Amino acid sequence: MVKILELHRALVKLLVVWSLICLVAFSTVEARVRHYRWNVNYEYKSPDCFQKLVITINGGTPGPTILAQQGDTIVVELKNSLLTENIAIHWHGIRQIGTPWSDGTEGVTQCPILPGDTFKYKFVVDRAGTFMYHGHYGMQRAAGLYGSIIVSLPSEASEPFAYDYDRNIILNDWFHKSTYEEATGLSSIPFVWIGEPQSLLINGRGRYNCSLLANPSLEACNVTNPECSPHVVTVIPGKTYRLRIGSLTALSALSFQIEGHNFTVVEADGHYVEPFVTKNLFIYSGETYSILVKANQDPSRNYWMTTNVVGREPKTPTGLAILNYYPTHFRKSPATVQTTGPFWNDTAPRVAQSLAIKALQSSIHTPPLTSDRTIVLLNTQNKIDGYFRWSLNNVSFSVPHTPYLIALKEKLNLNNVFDQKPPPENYDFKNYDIYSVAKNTNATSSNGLYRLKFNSTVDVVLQNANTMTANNSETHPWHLHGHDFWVLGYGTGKFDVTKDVAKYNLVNPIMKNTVPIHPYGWTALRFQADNPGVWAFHCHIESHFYMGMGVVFESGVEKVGKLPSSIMGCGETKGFHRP
Ligand SMILES: O=C1O[C@H]([C@@H](O)CO)C(O)=C1O
Repeated sequence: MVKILELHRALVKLLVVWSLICLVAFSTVEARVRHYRWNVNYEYKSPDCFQKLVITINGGTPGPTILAQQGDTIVVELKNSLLTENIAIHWHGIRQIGTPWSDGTEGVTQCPILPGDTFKYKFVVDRAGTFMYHGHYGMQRAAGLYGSIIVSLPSEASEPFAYDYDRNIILNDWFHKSTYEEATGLSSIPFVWIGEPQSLLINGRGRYNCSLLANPSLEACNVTNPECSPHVVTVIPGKTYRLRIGSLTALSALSFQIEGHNFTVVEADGHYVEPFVTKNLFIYSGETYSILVKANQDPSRNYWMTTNVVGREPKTPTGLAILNYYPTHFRKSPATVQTTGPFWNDTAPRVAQSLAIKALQSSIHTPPLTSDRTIVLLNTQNKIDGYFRWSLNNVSFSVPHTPYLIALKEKLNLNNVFDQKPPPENYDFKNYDIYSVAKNTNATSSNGLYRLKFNSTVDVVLQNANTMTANNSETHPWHLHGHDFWVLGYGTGKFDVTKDVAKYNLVNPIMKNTVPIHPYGWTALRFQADNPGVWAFHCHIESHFYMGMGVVFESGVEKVGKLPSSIMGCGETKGFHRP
């Protein structure tokens, strides 16, 4: 009896200790600091069956998904284990309010992380939604350095739509050349273009036809390699799935479709969309969408999820993944032909989708009705000293060696850091013919900066034009760091301030962080310069930014808090000691 009592007492003690452990563990969740340790490396991988060197995080590409709740603090301790290469990682769509030094933009907000170094990114995910992260140094993103960030609502809040399960899908295009070969070609005379991708990846998996190789026996290319078996999303019949889809392509605009299923678009770049039903989702590099798909088709078979290149003449096979209906075997290939997307050169449905994306009625955040300043940016392809470049108002961007954020905040000698002449706010509207190859294709290069009055409202009109090839105008996805902007309008031809401003949507514009300009078209945005820092705004096509297609905005830098010394160490910041 005594023994039983002792045992009982011991059990009660154990229970109390266990409850205390649980309480401590629970309160750590409440503290909401999500700690990640990442090791970045080069490894041989075969994402599309062709083996090449890729950049991995903890052994994978895409890297680990960051799962968090609104308001959480994310800490990523990143060890650069690349032998001879620097790194910086950008948290795409996270505004970095109060932590502009964690934006991860090499040359703008930080010095690159040296090989062997460990760098700590620390920031708050202030808004729920679907976001991404990726390399922002040279062309590293295209080497495989990317992944997803999923931020859920606070526990007490609920989404304005119903679904049973959540899955994320990240789309990418894949090139067999190394990013060094690509970058060298882009900055050489004669110019060597990167060409079209060899394959399209869905969650890091694609399929290259190895027999297309000049010498298949000399290459490590194997279509039975499990690393390149298609990604599978298993669904339970009758359930509704929220697919969070992001694109981090280096070049391609994509369409995405699910054989036999229509779906409803409900979120774009972390903002609720007035729902609309479609069978093709067009997605540009840097964008994210949530779509709702109901598993309401014949459950005795599987269905293809497909992605195709649009906007450029496709030379890349369709990217494939499998929508697997439980309990059908997940490797059972769908018997039907793959769904093909719309014609690659049919711009109309893409413009129609852009126009269809409006803020959800119940969550409209209306923009200020007027702006304090309008910057018109003419997007052109040019030459500088015979090198191919892209320019805005004839000025091609070059990344400075000393990050602006440090130079401005610490009042370094700015003349040594970036060009002091501000870039132009407009182009020669009267005389420039956007439909022809420019008469004079020469541009100049600068790393001058647009300095925006803190808290002012800024309009940016992105104006597309003909490239240096006759009858050609490309699609460019533009991404703004540190802010979301309202998308006020899209149009075809030349933006005319006297007519087009009156047509702006000031009622229910969607807020986004990435938006396309369509061929020969314009896109108008408005944002509030209310986030102290220095922020890049650029074309999200990796090679286009590398070739100068970007600008930088500064606003309220004097309000930025104490910079961590870990972001310093390059250019003029070398040996800098705070007085
Ligand atoms: O920057 C680019 O260069 C090529 C082409 O214009 C010249 O080869 C292309 O398609 C781009 O987008």
